[in-house]
Amino acid sequence: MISHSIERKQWHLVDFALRSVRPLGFIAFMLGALSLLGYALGIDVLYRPVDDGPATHPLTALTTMLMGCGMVTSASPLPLLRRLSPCFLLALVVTCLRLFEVAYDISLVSRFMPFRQVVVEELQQGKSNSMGFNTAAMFFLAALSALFAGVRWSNLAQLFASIALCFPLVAFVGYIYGQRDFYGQMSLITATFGLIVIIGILFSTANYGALRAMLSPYLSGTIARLQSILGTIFPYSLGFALSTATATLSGKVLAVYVILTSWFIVLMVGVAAIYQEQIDQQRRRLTRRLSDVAALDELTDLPNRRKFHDFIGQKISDNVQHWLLLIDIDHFKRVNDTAGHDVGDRVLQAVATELARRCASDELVARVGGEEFAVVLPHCSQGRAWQLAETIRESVMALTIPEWTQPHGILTVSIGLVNNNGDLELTESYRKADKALYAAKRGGRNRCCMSEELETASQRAVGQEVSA
Ligand SMILES: Nc1nc2c(ncn2[C@@H]2O[C@H](COP(=O)(O)OP(=O)(O)OP(=O)(O)O)[C@@H](O)[C@H]2O)c(=O)[nH]1
Repeated sequence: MISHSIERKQWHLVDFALRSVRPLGFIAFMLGALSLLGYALGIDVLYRPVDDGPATHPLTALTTMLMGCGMVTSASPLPLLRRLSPCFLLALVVTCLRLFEVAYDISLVSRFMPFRQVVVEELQQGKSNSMGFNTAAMFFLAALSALFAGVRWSNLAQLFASIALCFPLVAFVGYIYGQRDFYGQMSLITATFGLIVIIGILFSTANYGALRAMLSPYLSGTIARLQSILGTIFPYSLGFALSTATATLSGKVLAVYVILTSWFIVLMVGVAAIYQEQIDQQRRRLTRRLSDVAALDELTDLPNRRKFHDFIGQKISDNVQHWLLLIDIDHFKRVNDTAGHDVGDRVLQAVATELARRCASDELVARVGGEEFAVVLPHCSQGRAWQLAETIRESVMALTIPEWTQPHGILTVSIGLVNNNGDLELTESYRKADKALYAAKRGGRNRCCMSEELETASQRAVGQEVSA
């Protein structure tokens, strides 16, 4: 039997985010490889975008490739690969060792890095080329976040990814406001690598927590997205305008203000979005429930007359061929009069259950009157409609209803059938089915009658009159 809940929205943005994880991983892997190729072929611009600016260190390029590889395999069908991706683990170890190196000025992982000679020469020439604290910390947090995402600790994964996101954003702000302290030894390429990797990891948790709330197709999601975009653009552009308009405010103060404001706004939006989505979810559930209740008949739990009108009206407006069966319990008044209204109710429920059992998922059974039911059969042949009507008639006769059939004998129904190729209005189609039902009653009840047969018979009668 057809379901009758209101339409659910598709979570397109969540699907899109989840589908983007592997392509983003692939891009990160290829860009990391391209940087290393720059070292191999001596093409500086592939790892040092600005001539006298910082370079992307070979370890950074390697870590980006590891993270990219991890993102590509994170959708692997093998659970172990998915949960504890060896690439993320390796990236975590590399960045952890690098943090120790930076903190204690010792050489651990750098000894094994590729293109060591190129880096040493560049450092001797006074150029900047290092995996600094900010880069190592960014990838360390990103790898940790990816591992949390793998074991479905999504809130923690999102928290760590959002902290990691600060590093490339701070670097970008530094490049925009010309604040070297803000990007330090992080090159524009490294900041871009970080951004791609962190967004990819965040996307892998799109089905959970704050991100799911922010990507929701409902109003709460739209508001959260709008707030995040405006909350980022506004402080950035205001800070930029102020820094160019006035010389009294130091660029550093402005940049700190911009970063803190936009980060705080996005954080607040994320938390608010979680609660909004929860409330919205509850509201949607209640609305669906209300809509279901409004379309159901209280006694039999079948769709009611209103739902029947909506359903068949839709078929007619879509020009869908269908059969309409009107089913009426014979001498039902006698049930009420003899055994009482309660037994009458139970008889109605038993017949309703039997009808629902006989119909497929794309067909509709509804209670359209006191002891009258309707069945709508879309895309149905005459043979199948007739066969179903006969099956219903026989199965009602076979029903055992303790308070009625045992003391008083079998229950029967009469059925009127009409075909509608989608060209008959509902009132006309209903009138014809009702006429066929009336003919079945008149013919002795416990039988089916097809509207088309009635029309052929009446045409035959008119023909005989005319020839007489
Ligand atoms: N128990 C019960 N009876 C109902 C309900 N709705 C309508 N009825 C009864 O259904 C009966 C319908 O009787 P009629 O329209 O005379 O038809 P009938 O006795 O089935 O006779 P035919 O249709 O000619 O075979 C009336 O007695 C109504 O009171 C309901 O929800 N519960």
